[in-house]
Amino acid sequence: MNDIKKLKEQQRDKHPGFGFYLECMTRTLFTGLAGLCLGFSGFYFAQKLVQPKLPYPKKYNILISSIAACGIGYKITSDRTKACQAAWMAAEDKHTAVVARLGSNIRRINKVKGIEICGSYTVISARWKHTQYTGVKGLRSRKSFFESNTKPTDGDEEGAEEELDLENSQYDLIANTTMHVTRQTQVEQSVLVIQPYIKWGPKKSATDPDLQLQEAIALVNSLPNWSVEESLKVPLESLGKKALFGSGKLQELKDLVRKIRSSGRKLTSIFISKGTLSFAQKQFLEYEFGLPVMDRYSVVIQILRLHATSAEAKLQVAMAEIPYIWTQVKDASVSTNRRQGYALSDLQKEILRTRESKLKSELMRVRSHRKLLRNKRKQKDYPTVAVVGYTNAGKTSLIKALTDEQTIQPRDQLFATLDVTAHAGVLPCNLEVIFMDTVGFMSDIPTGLIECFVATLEDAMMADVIVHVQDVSHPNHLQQKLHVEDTIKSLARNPQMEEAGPIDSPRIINVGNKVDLLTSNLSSAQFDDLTLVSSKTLVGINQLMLEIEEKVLEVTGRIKMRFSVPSGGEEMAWLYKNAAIVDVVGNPEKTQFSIMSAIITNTCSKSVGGLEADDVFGTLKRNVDERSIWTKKRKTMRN
Ligand SMILES: Nc1nc2c(ncn2[C@@H]2O[C@H](COP(=O)(O)OP(=O)(O)OP(=O)(O)O)[C@@H](O)[C@H]2O)c(=O)[nH]1
Ligand SMILES: [Mg+2]
Repeated sequence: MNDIKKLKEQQRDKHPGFGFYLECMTRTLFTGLAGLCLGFSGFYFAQKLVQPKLPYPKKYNILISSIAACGIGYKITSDRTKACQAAWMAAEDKHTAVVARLGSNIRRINKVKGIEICGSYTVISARWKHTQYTGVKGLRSRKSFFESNTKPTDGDEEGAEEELDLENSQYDLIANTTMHVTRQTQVEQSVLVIQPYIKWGPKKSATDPDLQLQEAIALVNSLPNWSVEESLKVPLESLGKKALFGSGKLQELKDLVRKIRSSGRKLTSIFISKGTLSFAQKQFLEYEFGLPVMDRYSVVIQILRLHATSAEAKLQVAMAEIPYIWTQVKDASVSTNRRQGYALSDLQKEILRTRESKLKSELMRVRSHRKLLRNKRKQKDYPTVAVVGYTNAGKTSLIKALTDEQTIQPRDQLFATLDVTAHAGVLPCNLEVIFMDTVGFMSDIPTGLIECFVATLEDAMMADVIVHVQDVSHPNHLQQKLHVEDTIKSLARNPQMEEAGPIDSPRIINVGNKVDLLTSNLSSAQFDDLTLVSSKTLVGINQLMLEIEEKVLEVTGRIKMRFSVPSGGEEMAWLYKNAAIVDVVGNPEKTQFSIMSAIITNTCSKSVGGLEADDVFGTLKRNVDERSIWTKKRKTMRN
């Protein structure tokens, strides 16, 4: 057993699919054996039942059952073995042996999804057929600043170091067919956006349907070459109906589609802005409209694919796709109508399983790599400040304002940032801190999607201080705020986040961004619990800096102290090395001495206080001019 484990470990890098192949073959062996036993007993008892009608005597029953059972066992084992081998080869990414077997599926899917349904559909399907996205090939190994001895460099990315290749055309075919997504963003899409909403009852959303529709339109507009041809909201009594819409509403929508087309406008797909549509809903609606139907999950995946540039982000997006595909496949397998060809063959399922296990182990590796970096960072004792918030709230812009880092380029797009990136900053007391930019949250996105970002979000959740940025100029500001708070809470409950500890208010600073866009008649009293800033005009940034400083010192147990030390002496050198120096002035009473104000950790301060006086500390103790705990600055210092 141990030897097999060792062998898997040895082969993991060279042959990523090997471990999976062994598991697959074990399953095959047991399935074959089960087929043999069931086949034998089935045939045996079947013969017993119809014995009088059989043309041969009873003594041949065992022989015939054995032959039939062997045949069944052989067929199952050989089919599954081939599937395991093909899946392994697919995982190796260089083999194409599976293509021949997949061919029939490819043809079947394209036939059903394209030619049989309608003209414009065919064009899209044909393009999908040729889609191949580039995956993560060419990932460069980057040395993080946390590993180097130098001080933090700006905007360095904390990425996995291993070369990883996610290219797999067989997988692409499955994903593109199930999710209607493609890497070929040059393909133009004219979309009809439909925002369903519940009119009344407990399931009614707290967000105004007009705002929901606006967000859906913004999602489509986040994609290059995608445009909204027409948009509308549709009131419903429930979102769970198989057809989603009632017959009257459906007819209205079909008429609208027909009208758009007959007026010569192009329509290539329909986006129904609901978290996920069930397979049955999608299948039914695609048939009725004769157009591909997408839900929020698949549109968001499309955006994430486009915006994922680092290897980690690509890995996480790749992982986020899998649960969606499985749900659709599961739905499809219980559906009585397989007309549209979502049901996957055994081989395709194996490909999916192989990819899933490969991604899981890669993400595990990313997590342990990040843990290593975190520990190194802890050793260096840089306090960390994570900036979280709803997508497009201005997280990246705020970090730019706080760090004055000119290379940061905020973009007016949803999910522009997908990586947790670290940026060096300096607090007013000269203490160096690390600001972490994070992926934004959005409502009505299945939690499964966000959970795939746990590997990197973990870093943010473990930060010393969490800055929650809110776009106060947004009409849906309150709901966005609540959504982010709920997401943070649910992330904190995730067993993978155990290390992060409670994410409670003492660690959180609530910031209201984009005040420059507030109309003057809006009373700022409604934002009483927020520190108001504009990352664009820099209003309020100094005040926020002071608040961050106060919180960082409080949470990390640092204090500000003043020392009178010999100018140029070893005590001065020690302080420079071990503390953040706020300022140094000459001591007016002792000409050879300087007064140094420094931020030091609580443990260090105890040493300085004489509890563990060694040579340096002893000298320092004698020279302590004044020991003052950092006095809290007033919140009223808003500018
Ligand atoms: N007027 C104004 N615009 C702002 C302010 N802060 C950010 N923006 C704009 O808002 C848009 C989004 O800003 P980002 O900083 O990219 O937002 P984000 O939260 O990082 O967005 P994601 O990474 O996509 O989740 C950009 O066009 C910014 O220029 C502000 O204080 N005032
Ligand atoms: Mg951003």
